[in-house]
Amino acid sequence: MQPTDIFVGSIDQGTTSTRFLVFNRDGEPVASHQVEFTQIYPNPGWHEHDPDEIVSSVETCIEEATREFEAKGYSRHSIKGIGITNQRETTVVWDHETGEPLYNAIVWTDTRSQAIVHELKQRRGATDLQRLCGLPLSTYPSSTKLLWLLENVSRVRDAYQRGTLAFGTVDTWLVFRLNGGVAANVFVSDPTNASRTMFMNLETLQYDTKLLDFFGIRGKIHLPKIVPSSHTTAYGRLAAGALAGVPIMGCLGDQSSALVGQKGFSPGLAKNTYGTGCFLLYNVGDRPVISTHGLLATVAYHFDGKPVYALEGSIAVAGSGIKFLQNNLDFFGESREVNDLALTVDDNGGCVFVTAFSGLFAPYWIDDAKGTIFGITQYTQKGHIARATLEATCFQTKAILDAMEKDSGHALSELAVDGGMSNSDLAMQTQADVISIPVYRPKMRETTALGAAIAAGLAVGLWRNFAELRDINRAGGAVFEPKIGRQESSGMFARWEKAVGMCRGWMGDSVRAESQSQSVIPVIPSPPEPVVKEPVVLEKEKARDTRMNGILPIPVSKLNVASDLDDADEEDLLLELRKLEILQRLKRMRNMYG
Ligand SMILES: Nc1ncnc2c1ncn2[C@@H]1O[C@H](COP(=O)(O)OP(=O)(O)O)[C@@H](O)[C@H]1O
Ligand SMILES: O=P(O)(O)OC[C@H](O)CO
Repeated sequence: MQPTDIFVGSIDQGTTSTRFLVFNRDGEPVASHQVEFTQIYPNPGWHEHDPDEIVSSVETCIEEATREFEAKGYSRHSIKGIGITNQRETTVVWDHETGEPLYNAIVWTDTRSQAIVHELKQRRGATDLQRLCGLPLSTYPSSTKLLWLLENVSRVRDAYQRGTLAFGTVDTWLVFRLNGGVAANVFVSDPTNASRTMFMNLETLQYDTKLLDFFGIRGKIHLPKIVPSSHTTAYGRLAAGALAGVPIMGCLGDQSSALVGQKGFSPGLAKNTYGTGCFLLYNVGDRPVISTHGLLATVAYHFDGKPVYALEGSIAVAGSGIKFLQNNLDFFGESREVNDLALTVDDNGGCVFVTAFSGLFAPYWIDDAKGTIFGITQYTQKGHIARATLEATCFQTKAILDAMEKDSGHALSELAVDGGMSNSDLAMQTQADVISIPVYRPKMRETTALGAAIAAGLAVGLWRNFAELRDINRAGGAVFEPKIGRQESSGMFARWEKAVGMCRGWMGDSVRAESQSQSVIPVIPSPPEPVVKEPVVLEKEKARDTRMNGILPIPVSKLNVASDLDDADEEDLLLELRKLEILQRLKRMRNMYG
């Protein structure tokens, strides 16, 4: 078979939708399918996905895209490898023996671990973490989400105590399930995903005992083996469906994948992806750079036995701001209409929208901010708010570029972009105006999917080296040149920075109060739990747990209730628990205030 007769598939499992694309050797998608899946928001600041729906969305996309591929006259047998790229940090827990998910996936945007983060920040060693793993403590990485699960979900804690708790990011979950689950038990992750957990050492690309100990999770938990991003055997093969038997050979977190898809292979190259969130990755070469200006250090990719690193600026809200206008405020029916709505007015009319739905990420890291619109008057129209929403991502990108210049000593001369929101010409023109450098948008914008296809294609031999990728997606892109002067753009940015400053501390008191009322109990070392028969989960709590969003006032393992309870017993026990909680609180206050 000639390389030109070989195709690779790419699973792109994003925050709001899943896609499967089949690429040819020229890097062109010849067939694709995309489905949106359910976003679950059980409480303010909470964001979940159903792990089974994630898998079924992937299976549907593979079936449909393969059907389209064959309808175009190709054979499914010419698809020789598959790459996976995925939303990062999103945390899935399942039972290692049964393969059953133990809770909904907690999505990267979710801020429920705020009080845990607040408490962890007070601990000895908290300031050393970033040097080891590249990330600061926040609600964003998987680590604090896992601690929340251990603290609050009885099934997770039980599995932990039985030694059957499996933890993974979405790549691990998909690889496990697509290989057939427990029957094959393929349990791996790649360094670009593992670097988002806070458990992996950036230099060794393996789990670091100092990090695991800090979070108190060493020992009893099953963590996936970390293997290179491009590999012929480690990721197994699809167990069922239209492409059963095809090996999975590439795996990259979606932002790393977009950097690869944009061919950002040399130090100094960068890309900015405007999806649900927005993520600027800047290739820094074969040594990690630990930021001192609010950026993250992460793994860009790990091919050929050696890792390449990136500085990252992460923005929590980009396209999700547009979805908010669409779904929550009913401004329009489809995301693409934001462009026209924003064009109904000449400017933002004095509005600045700090879209801090998940607090503010890079470079500010304000976890106690909430979304705030400044400057509203009777003059304000929907168009002004639409513009302010697009501008919010552009301003944060400017703040990130400034930080990146300080960290790297190098200023970008052009910004390569992709992702759903980059389809808005107005957003990209605004971006060029705000950062005063040209913005380059490639013709084919499925660069995230292309990156994973490249990872698989390098392993399967579709491409032998980066040089062979040079001409892919080079022609037909659009360039947005800055149209306003630097003085005007500096004025706009200054107003944004003022608004950010005014958001600080909005949630401060309630986070501190919650942190005081919630005990973050380190799982290890913990006092040995007395073993008393099977712990009984109270019916009310069980019901909440089945809905997968129940919070137990105290970890259920602390109950150690050994017998069935009637209603009166249950009421008594709950009363006792409440008393215990109040006592714990009083004790903590006494410790704090003497
Ligand atoms: N034409 C468009 N103009 C502006 N925003 C868009 C457009 N098309 C999609 N989006 C936004 O892009 C986001 C989806 O982008 P995508 O790259 O698919 O993200 P993800 O991988 O996070 O699911 C959505 O939040 C949507 O609001
Ligand atoms: O879904 P996206 O494309 O916004 O990407 C999500 C990121 O991986 C979160 O870190």
